[in-house]
Amino acid sequence: MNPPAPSPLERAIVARQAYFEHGLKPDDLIDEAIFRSWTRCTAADRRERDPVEFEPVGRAMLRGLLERGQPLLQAAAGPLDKLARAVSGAGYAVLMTDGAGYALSVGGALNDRPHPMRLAFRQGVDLSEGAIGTSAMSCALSERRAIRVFGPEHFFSATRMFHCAAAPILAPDGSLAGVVDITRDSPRPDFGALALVSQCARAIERELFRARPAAHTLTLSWDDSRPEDAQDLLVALGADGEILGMNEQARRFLGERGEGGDHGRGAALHFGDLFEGRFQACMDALRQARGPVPLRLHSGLCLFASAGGPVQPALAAPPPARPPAAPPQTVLPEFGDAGIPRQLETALRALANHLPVLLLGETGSGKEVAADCLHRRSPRAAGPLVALNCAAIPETLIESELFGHVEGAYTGARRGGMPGKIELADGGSLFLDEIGDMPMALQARLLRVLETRELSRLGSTASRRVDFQLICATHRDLQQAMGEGRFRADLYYRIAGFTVTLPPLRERCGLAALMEALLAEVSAGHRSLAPAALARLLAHPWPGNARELRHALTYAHTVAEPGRPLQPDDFPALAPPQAAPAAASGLLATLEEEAIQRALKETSGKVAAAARLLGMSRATLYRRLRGRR
Ligand SMILES: Nc1ncnc2c1ncn2[C@@H]1O[C@H](COP(=O)(O)OP(=O)(O)OP(=O)(O)O)[C@@H](O)[C@H]1O
Repeated sequence: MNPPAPSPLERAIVARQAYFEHGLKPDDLIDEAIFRSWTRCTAADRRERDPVEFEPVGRAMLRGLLERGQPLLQAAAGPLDKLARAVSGAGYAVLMTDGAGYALSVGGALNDRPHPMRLAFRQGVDLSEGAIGTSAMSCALSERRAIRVFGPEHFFSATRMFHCAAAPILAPDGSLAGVVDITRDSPRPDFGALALVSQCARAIERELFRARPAAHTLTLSWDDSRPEDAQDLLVALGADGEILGMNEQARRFLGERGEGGDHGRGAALHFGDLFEGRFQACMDALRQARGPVPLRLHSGLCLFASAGGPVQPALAAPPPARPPAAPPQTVLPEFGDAGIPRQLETALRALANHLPVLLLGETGSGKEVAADCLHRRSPRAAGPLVALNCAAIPETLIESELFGHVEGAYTGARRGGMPGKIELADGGSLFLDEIGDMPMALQARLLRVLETRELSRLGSTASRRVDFQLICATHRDLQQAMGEGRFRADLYYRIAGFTVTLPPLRERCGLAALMEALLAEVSAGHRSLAPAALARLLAHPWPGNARELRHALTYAHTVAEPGRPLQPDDFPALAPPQAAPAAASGLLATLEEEAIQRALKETSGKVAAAARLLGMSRATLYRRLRGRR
């Protein structure tokens, strides 16, 4: 008798041994997509034992992500709810990311899950391959198809407890809108998991399709008795028969002919380009008929069309959807220094006059908060705020993140290509945080975009116009960087139309007001500061600035008994002023440099592994290494 076939889990374990221990390609043992992802992770200098950080983006960026993701979140609400009900009993958590891999929505069986799952399943966590390595989410993003990834198939040991299935969600224009995923920590058989996430993704796509502006939506089927069949060929038409969009199934079914419409790949398609007969005659027939009406393609195939939405009497298509307006922000937050709001008001006038704004200030001084305020009060508030932290991603990835790429641009490029941050900021604001850490080669490319307002994705010569307002920030001394040849002077003048300097907390003259305002925020207005505690806080030098202050207040509010004013003892971490130097300097800097050298040597120059040894994040180590040049 033949031995029983190995389970997917057993195959994954053998595949992992073949690749990670012997460097072999594990043919037929795992999905090719997983192997491709492993290869990309290895090429990016990642190691299976590297730590994985499930860090959510900052509040300002999260707000931007949610605002931009609003149409997707609306379309997905119903289907995700149903999916959660179907899979929670089997221990699955449910997640939806946007097209870049940031978690937008989480649900399902989460409360009783172990710690790493609760950390990973939070809004704003970056779940792309660059952040967490191989996973069903990241493979669905890069391959644009549904996929399952079992524990040992994950690249990093730290994510091997996850067993997940994910499917891409495609927008009506064929672009990647997001990914829906279910994950659990039990390796039990997962029959049906892939089918369920795929069906949920299709349902979300249908909702997205319905929400898009169109005068008519046609559902096409080969079966006249079941027009709403699972095939789901959907075509959106304008009032005069112009084809405004198709879902992925229709695009595949209609082949090359379906590549047109609003995809910008050619002239707009018309009803008559695909179907025989007159458009108005078809609409009249649909209005009069009780059921589906036959529709013949030029290829001779006959399908049945029914109205996927109301067939309206020749309505003009509504104007294209704009991103939802960000809530207007009329009052600036408290900064603890009257000079800051004054500078921000002038910066707003600069932005309104198309001048870029540069925010300077130490780490944690509130540059991102200021960028968010500027965007939300600027004339571009209705557009997106797109942020890129130039210090937090490896040099090799910044170019693609910023400019985007087309399919096949490089090994590991995403199928279908990917828009860069500049393109995503079209109509809104681009926030380049830590611009002082941008590599020189990219500074030249960025300068060109700022001068021409045109950009081409990596691997493409086609250029497109982009229209955004620019806000940059850095904690570095750009004058010094220019003097040392690390920052281009011509770029500096392009980004510093108006400069806002956020003083460190120790130099702000209304610090008590900031402390009260922040405490009111973290405690939802339920706490006050005893005078002695305020005195203790005012005496502290706050080397970590507002970030440190927020942490201290949050900690104190959490540990103190509810209701009573906070006392000095509630702030045990506040060291006496002289014990907290503002930055590593002198002997400290030398010791740190030696530790970095040693860690890099021990790990043969592997930055991620060295960062782990040093107990700092990769972003911090990259920042330190760049700072040495
Ligand atoms: N005026 C403020 N009101 C409320 N919170 C603030 C304020 N300024 C800063 N914070 C808080 O302090 C933290 C750090 O702020 P932010 O990220 O804007 O600083 P940053 O200067 O951009 O830091 P980095 O240089 O490290 O990126 C955040 O949690 C932010 O919410």
